[in-house]
Amino acid sequence: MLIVHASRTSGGPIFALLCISKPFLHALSSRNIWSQVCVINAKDPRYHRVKALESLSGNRFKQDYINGNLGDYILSEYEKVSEDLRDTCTDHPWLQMERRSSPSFDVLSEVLGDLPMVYCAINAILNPSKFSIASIAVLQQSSMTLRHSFDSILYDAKSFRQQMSKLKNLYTISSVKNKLQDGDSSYPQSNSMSEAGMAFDLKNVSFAYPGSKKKTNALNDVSLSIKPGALVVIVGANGSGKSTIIKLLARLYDATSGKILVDNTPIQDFRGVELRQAMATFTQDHHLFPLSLYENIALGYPECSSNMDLVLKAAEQGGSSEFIKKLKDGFDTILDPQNLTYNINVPSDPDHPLHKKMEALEKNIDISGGERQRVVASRTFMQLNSGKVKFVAVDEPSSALDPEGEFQLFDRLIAGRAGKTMVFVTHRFGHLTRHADTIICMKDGAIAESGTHGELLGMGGEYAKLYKIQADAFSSGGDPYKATKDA
Ligand SMILES: Nc1ncnc2c1ncn2[C@@H]1O[C@H](COP(=O)(O)OP(=O)(O)OP(=O)(O)O)[C@@H](O)[C@H]1O
Repeated sequence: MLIVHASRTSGGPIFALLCISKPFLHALSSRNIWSQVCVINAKDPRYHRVKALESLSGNRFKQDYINGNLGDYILSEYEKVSEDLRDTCTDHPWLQMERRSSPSFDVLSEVLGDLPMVYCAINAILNPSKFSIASIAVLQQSSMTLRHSFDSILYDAKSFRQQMSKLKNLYTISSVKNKLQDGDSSYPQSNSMSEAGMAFDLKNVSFAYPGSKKKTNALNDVSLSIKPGALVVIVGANGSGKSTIIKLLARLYDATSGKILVDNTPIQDFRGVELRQAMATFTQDHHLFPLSLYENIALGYPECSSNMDLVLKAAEQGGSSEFIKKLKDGFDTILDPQNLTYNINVPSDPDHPLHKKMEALEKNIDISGGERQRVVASRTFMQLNSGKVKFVAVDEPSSALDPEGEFQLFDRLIAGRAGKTMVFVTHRFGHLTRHADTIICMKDGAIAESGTHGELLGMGGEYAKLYKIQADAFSSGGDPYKATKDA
């Protein structure tokens, strides 16, 4: 309630000054509160989850998601959490603050709301004789009503915009189409040989990456046959085409020319979802999702994500269980949580309580590269434990593992070999190459040699050359730094 004592001469101008300065003071003070710190939903795990799933959905045709058929799971989880959040705004705090506290918007809103009062004040100055105290109450009432209507229109417009942006996200994400044509045969086929593992035949396969500006193909006229249940190791120099073979076997791409058969049927004839359910790929490119470590492992087999025993077993097999248990939040630990904070005008003093609050909110837990690889390995074991996998492709996943970790990983993978065809890509010649049924040695996008370890050594070609370089490094006479040391 505004109480005015107006004399005929001085009351008008004072009243006018009060009316005109009020909206500006109000706008300035509300702006100031907002300018201090803006931390929105940072503690709400649903906020983190919706943001994480939103970012994952956008990537659902990348290798990680395609391999484990994770796309549908991620999309359905995203829809669930979006529904749960309803109209809670999940935009970046910066956006929220911009929308909320545009000073010109605030001033406009206040001025429009007080317009009748300003009109009344001007009238009081120009025509003091016609100015009636009773009309103030009427005008004040109408000014408040006008301001409320104006505020509610703004609120509705803002909320409509938020809803539209959510709907847009949802529809854009679900309508992204897979570029690879899907077949209509189911996998495994009733008469297939898949009991022992997946069989592959590559016939004169050449491949160039889409949009690649290279003059040469990544693969040139490659023909090879992989029997069900075989242990195959692919070796070769950098860029020789090892990973490209794995990508074609997993149907991340289609060959540019030539044919790829799975169990004697063209790979394109199978339904992608069913085929990929039977394939586990474990590469150095795999990364962790911005979800809890538990969920990161469970995603190897989304249908059983609530089966804690299965997840703990996979963590043991992948070698991640020990370090995860030592973390403060254990399996609930989220790496890179989306704790979004935004501030302006926070005093520069690092001891200021607002600074400390921001730092605490932004603090993330991190794990080492080897530990990350162990979590990804655990996810692979979770998938292997589903009992549906018939083909395992392992592409140099152990670069950050210590020697013991690497040995255990390969040992456990090979221990679960029954009923699966396994293809390993490696630069290290160890017990893997010694025990392989077939070693394929790649050079410049083509198969240079293939055979067993003994056969290839006997040939004295590319494989023997690569093997000798590594073997010499361990024998006393072959110390590559010997010459330098002796000098
Ligand atoms: N996404 C891509 N786009 C274009 N060219 C690519 C792509 N990935 C690989 N290549 C090219 O294809 C060729 C074969 O690459 P590939 O990754 O299969 O080699 P690799 O033998 O696995 O190498 P490394 O031992 O370094 O992992 C290389 O010349 C590489 O530069």
